[in-house]
Amino acid sequence: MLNALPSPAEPLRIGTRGSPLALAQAYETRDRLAQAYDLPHEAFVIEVIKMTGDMVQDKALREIGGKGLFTREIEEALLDGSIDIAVHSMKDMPVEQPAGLTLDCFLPREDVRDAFVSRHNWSLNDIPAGKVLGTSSLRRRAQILARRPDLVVVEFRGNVQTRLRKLDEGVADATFLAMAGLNRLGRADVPQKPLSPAEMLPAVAQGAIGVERRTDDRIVAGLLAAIHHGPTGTRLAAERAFLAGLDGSCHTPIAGLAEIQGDELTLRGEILRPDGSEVLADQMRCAVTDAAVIGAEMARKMRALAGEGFFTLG
Ligand SMILES: NCc1[nH]cc(CCC(=O)O)c1CC(=O)O
Repeated sequence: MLNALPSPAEPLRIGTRGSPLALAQAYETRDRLAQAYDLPHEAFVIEVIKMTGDMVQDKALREIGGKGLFTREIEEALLDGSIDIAVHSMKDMPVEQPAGLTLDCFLPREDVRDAFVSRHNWSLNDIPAGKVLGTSSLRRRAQILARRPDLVVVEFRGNVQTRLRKLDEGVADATFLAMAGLNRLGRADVPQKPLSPAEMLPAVAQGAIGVERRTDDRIVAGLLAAIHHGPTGTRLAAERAFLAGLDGSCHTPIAGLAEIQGDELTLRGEILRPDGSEVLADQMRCAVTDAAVIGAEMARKMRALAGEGFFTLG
């Protein structure tokens, strides 16, 4: 544990997964901390933590543990003191953290939208019937089937680079990628058609980076306060309360996005049948101070509207 500001002699250890996107997020966190405290890069070390989710490539994620799978090893490293902070894509984070860990530092959010990426730079509207769309996301699968039931959806695992390669190889004709991932990886070269939230509501917390720490680590808590972005935290509070209230099982496709206008927050939420045959959508407004309350409220409304069958049937 650090006893003071990090330094080259006693650097802050930043834990991350090893994918190019995860590394980009860790570097962004390091750079923001270095700038906030006027520290050299040598005052930080990036520790890459191998994860079960990265090693098992031949199964659908939900078969081997779903949400939480990418975070378990990294959180163990945090708890056993081998790293000081852990950098995460908030989209992949469970709504609750293990005892002893706190997640209350969020960097300014990137573009929240999904992009449609296809071989001939088709759009979602003009891609011909029968073409194959690759995705491993239940939400994207359900959303695309709701809108284009004439497309074929196949399982498509792997990091952003792998999925782009599979497109080139013709394993699929199209896929969805988060704009945030493309931007953080500097992949403006990829032909991409961003979809507005009205066209395709993104995943809860899409585009947001969170920094986790040990709850009792006062030094690190103080350090992180300087890079925390309040509005992102408020938006995530609404979206994650919505997810938590739905008991976000990884089998129910869920989308949610909160946006802030002045003192007001607007939350949009959506749940879908996995085959896209039914979509329930809602929108609510509240004061920014009630972000978490409105998320829970929307989840309650939607559960009542959907009935239990919605969550158990395919
Ligand atoms: N599930 C993988 C994942 N987790 C976060 C991102 C993108 C970055 C973000 O949303 O913050 C991605 C890739 C993708 O969905 O294209």
